Amino acid sequence: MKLEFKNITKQYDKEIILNNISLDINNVGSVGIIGESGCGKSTLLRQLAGIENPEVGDISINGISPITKKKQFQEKMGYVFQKHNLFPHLTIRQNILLILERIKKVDSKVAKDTLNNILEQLQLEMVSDKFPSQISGGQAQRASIARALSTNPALIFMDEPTAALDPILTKEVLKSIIGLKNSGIEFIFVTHEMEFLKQFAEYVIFMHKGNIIESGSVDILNNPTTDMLRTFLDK
Ligand SMILES: Nc1ncnc2c1ncn2[C@@H]1O[C@H](COP(=O)(O)OP(=O)(O)OP(=O)(O)O)[C@@H](O)[C@H]1O
Repeated sequence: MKLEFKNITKQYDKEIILNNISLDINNVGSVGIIGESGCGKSTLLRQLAGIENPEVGDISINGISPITKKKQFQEKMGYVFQKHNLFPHLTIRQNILLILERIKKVDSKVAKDTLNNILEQLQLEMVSDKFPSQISGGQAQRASIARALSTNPALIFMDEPTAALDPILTKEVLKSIIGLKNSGIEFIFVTHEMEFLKQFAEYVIFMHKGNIIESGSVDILNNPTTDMLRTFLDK
């Protein structure tokens, strides 16, 4: 992907959360954002994903701005967050079909074929007629990933998709995500799972108190150049 952002500043209640940060990278695969709790990772992800706008700054991902071309931008992206955001009154199948038929306006035969492929890819066939409250947290999170896939995105934004899961379900979800990456989708994601980060990211952004302290290929995890990143990794 090509990811550029310049002078992003974001405040909440007059507190500066992102402090004039910039980056310009090209031809990197998936990008992982790491740092202490509260350093601004999710806030950065929300600005990059077009969910919020920064007070100051420009952003462009693969040549499109999430600020000035929001609709066009979001149509091409997928989103997976800490807690699943499935509609509770719809089955898993209906949750995905809704996106395919109503939002993407795919005809119903194509929608059903696409749906079946996605359910198979994420091993959700067995629970497809259940409601979100009737399935496990890991299955619900996989269903959110399935829903994100239904827009056929080249890029998925992901904010700690396993934060609410136990270790076994975490493994299950991470395995599914790795499968997607192998099929060519790229990710910009926030994680606390260092092993997953090492396996999954090609590029790492390390943040501290609203600043980018260090960024580069995953090798920076083996050879940090700042004490801050070294200390963070030693924890
Ligand atoms: N909508 C909001 N309104 C006010 N303050 C917010 C809002 N969202 C985040 N913050 C504050 O911004 C700071 C950064 O939050 P953010 O969620 O980006 O951190 P994070 O690095 O993702 O943390 P974590 O790893 O714990 O998820 C925190 O102090 C948080 O309380």
